[in-house]
Amino acid sequence: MIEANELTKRYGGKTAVHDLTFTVRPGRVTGFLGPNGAGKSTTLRMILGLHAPTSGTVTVDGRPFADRPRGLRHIGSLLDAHDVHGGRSGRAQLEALARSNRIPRSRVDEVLAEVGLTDAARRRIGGYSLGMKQRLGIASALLGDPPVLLFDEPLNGLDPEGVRWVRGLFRRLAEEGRTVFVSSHLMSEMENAADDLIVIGRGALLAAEPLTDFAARGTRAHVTVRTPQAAELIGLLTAVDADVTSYGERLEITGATAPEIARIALDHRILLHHLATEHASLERAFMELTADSVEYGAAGDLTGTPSARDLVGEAR
Ligand SMILES: Nc1ncnc2c1ncn2[C@@H]1O[C@H](COP(=O)(O)OP(=O)(O)OP(=O)(O)O)[C@@H](O)[C@H]1O
Repeated sequence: MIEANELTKRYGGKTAVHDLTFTVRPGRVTGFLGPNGAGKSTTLRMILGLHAPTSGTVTVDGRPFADRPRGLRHIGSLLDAHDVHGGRSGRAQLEALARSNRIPRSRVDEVLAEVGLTDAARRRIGGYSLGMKQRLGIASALLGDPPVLLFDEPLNGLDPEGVRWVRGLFRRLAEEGRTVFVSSHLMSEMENAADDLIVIGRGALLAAEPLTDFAARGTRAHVTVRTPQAAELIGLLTAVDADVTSYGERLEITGATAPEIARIALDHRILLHHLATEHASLERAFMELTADSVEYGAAGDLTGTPSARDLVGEAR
């Protein structure tokens, strides 16, 4: 379990993380989402005790991580896959980590096999692809068989097979009862991987909830209809207080369900070519929530929500 309480980090005049309070639970994969520069890496570094909070606290299983001896047995982490000695072999890198954390050497072979690097283990890391470096970083995180795992953008550089493998690994680690906290700036990466989401923008918390609840935010369902008798149907629908947006023969309707619309059309002998309920995507919900928090977005390419704007406003 990871518990952050009013966690804040300032670098000079810049507030990177502002008053974050959240809990990351064991037995679940928790996605840590936010646009570039939102403060994800800074938060992960504070969890690991690499950066001291300006104020607030963060604990891992009830204690600040920096207080724990032999850290790798308590938290495994992948922060930056490039942050390794390129002249060493993958095996030498893992063996050095195992030695300094008093982890049996036999564990090195186990994690190399787990991440599919057995055959490349004796090659220099400098010659590894980004995907192989990510796998090595994941092997380092698994080395101490820890109950808590942090991964910063672990899918970067992985091919589709690698992405599928990592998702399966996260699922298995969570099913084993571990706490799995995974950052990403892409909702699409979390969509089929996370149980819970923590979303931040410009350092401030925007959402902390199960993925299913987050998805429901985007579920401003509307019904799409295609009909050659659009004007007639619009009249009937507005008479029952539905809202209709017209795009010629295509209508987008809120305030009436698809069965209700079908009944009205049938009763008035209106021909429908298409009738479907549409849900906004998770990606859309994420973009709307974080629109005002994007540091380098093109002006006017996203729409903001008042709630996001209010929250972010506090962080400035
Ligand atoms: N050591 C530092 N000194 C000054 N500013 C920093 C430092 N580290 C991070 N920042 C700033 O803090 C903000 C948050 O950065 P952080 O790297 O935590 O975001 P992030 O969500 O991980 O972004 P990304 O997805 O781009 O890695 C950014 O505006 C960044 O420029």
